[in-house]
Amino acid sequence: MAANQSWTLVFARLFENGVSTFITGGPGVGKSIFLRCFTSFLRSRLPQPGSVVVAAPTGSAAKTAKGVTFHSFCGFPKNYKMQGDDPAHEAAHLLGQDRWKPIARRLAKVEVLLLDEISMVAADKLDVINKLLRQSRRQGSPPFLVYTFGDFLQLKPTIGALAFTARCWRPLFGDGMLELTRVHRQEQPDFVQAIRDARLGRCTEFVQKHMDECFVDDEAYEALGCTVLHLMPRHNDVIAHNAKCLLRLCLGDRPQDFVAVDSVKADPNRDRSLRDPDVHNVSPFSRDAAFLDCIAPLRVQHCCGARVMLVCNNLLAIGLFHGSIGNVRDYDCDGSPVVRFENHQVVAGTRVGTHGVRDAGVDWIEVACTPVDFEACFFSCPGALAVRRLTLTEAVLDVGEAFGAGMVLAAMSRVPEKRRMHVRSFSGSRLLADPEAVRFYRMSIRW
Ligand SMILES: Nc1ncnc2c1ncn2[C@@H]1O[C@H](COP(=O)(O)OP(=O)(O)OP(=O)(O)O)[C@@H](O)[C@H]1O
Repeated sequence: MAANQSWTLVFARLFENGVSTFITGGPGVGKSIFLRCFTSFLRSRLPQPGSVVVAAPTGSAAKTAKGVTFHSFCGFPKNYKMQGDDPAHEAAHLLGQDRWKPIARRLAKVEVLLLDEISMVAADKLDVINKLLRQSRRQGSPPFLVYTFGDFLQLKPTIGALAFTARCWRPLFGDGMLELTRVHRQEQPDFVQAIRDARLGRCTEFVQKHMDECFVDDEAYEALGCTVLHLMPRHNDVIAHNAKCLLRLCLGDRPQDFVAVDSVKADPNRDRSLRDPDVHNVSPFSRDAAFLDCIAPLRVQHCCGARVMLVCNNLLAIGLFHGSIGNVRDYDCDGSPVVRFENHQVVAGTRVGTHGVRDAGVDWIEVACTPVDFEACFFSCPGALAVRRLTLTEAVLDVGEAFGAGMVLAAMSRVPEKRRMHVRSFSGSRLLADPEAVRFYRMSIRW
């Protein structure tokens, strides 16, 4: 696409318009590719360091977009919640703190912010980001531009309202919206139509026919059960099936338990104007209480051959992040599992011996991890969150219990070919679209 002249013209027009724009479209229309190519174009026009920033709501989305999380870019601490309901006050309060001084300098340089996965950014956060950018600007600086990318009919933020309800949405974007309509991930016309209908929460004859054609009975499922990645909505079902697959992989022996050893360290984002905490004096009770809402499990089981998903961001320096999927190849003599990550773009400067790297090839890397850096992952995370933005070669859909808007759509749109999609369960009544998002698109695009 970068070599395609017509795209360069689209980018030039979009940029020269000088209007903040929302770039949208259903699954597989090329939003991520557009974002990547548009970023290169913008960086060629605005070469000053820090002037073009790509941000996303999650680590995996940020990695896919080759950007940073908006939390780290804006300096939001972990589990950040707004103190009041006025975003201007909130931004002024944050920027008034000592620790925000370097962050404000970084924000002041931004001429263009590209924000990916906007459907997962809560409206109040978008309002604060907008005010932080505005209030950090030096007098006389040209106004900044924001390009948001995403599809409000896919997954929503876990907490908070959809971003188009933000106070800043209309002032920023007005009618600035670009809809990509040609689906590239799938080519089969009936599959494309089924995804289009599913996006609107309609269980049409295309959707039902597609699901019926891809349905796998018990006999066919035997061969897929523990080999093909499953997409399913409920965490308990994910855990139960992972346990079943592990047991099978261990030939019926109980897989080994690995228990997390928790430790305490000072928050790198703490307020530096306060006295440094004494990390050696934190009681085990306070430490355990702090871990109560931690999503990483205390005890994990795995064995050689197990497919695992990283649940930490300790390995960002070598390009691995929360959500990276690999296979346990072996165990070191000290019990550290060596995990191989395929289709991995090796980060420049990666050296064998640093960050636990054991070996690497053109598109793979083997890393000795700590035993609890990951969890077994024969199945995806609930709500298909872990596979957002990915194209999967093959998947089993077990979505009969889907409960949220966009869940079935997120699962059924990942696989390019019908024959690679295997439906274990599906219920038309669970095919949900967010009514507010449907209304938003109806009014914006006049479908
Ligand atoms: N202009 C294009 N020409 C050919 N193939 C494309 C084009 N744009 C995207 N693709 C291919 O289509 C697939 C989906 O693209 P992409 O991930 O960018 O879509 P998306 O809109 O971000 O999807 P989703 O919302 O589901 O994450 C990828 O395999 C990509 O290589």
